[in-house]
Amino acid sequence: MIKPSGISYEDLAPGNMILCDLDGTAGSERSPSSDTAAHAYVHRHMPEVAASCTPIPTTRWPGPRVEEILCMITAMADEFGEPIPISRFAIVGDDSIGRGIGDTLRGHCSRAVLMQNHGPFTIGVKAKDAVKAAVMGEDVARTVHLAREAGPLIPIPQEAIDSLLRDRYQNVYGQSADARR
Ligand SMILES: O=C(CO)[C@@H](O)[C@H](O)COP(=O)(O)O
Repeated sequence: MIKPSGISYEDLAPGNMILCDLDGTAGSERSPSSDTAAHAYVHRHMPEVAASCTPIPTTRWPGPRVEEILCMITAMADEFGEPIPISRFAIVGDDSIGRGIGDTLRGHCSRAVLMQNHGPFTIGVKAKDAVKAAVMGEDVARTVHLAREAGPLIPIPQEAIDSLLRDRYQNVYGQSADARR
């Protein structure tokens, strides 16, 4: 299920979503998002991903970034388990962005990737998970951006990040019935 192309965000509603198959072929005469082939690629090649999201980049998730977003607050360790990586530039409209997402995130903890000169894409075990990664990614990008203005950044050591993510966040935090990655 994906949004129609070119629709105003205030007009988005469950009734105007477009059902597509895993090749990105729409079951509707309306045109699905320009990112359909990219998302379809991700869902075909990363079966653990049940949802993917294209957040709207802000000044904090700058598209032309040349460096990953450091993991320097515990909330980021919980949510991403590592720095948010950068992927290569990929053209919009075919599966290039999907290939960039897959090549960068496959085998990684992070559910967010910054596509160079474009912006963030997030994945999740369900839609709420992908949207949460988008919201948290925006939040930590803002924090890192402001912290960088104040002075040198101090990343959390990876072994502490692993403990925060695996020992606590994925196995203890929340309710036992919560969906777990
Ligand atoms: O960021 C970009 C293009 O730069 C893409 O995410 C498109 O903006 C998707 O637009 P729709 O076709 O979904 O309206």
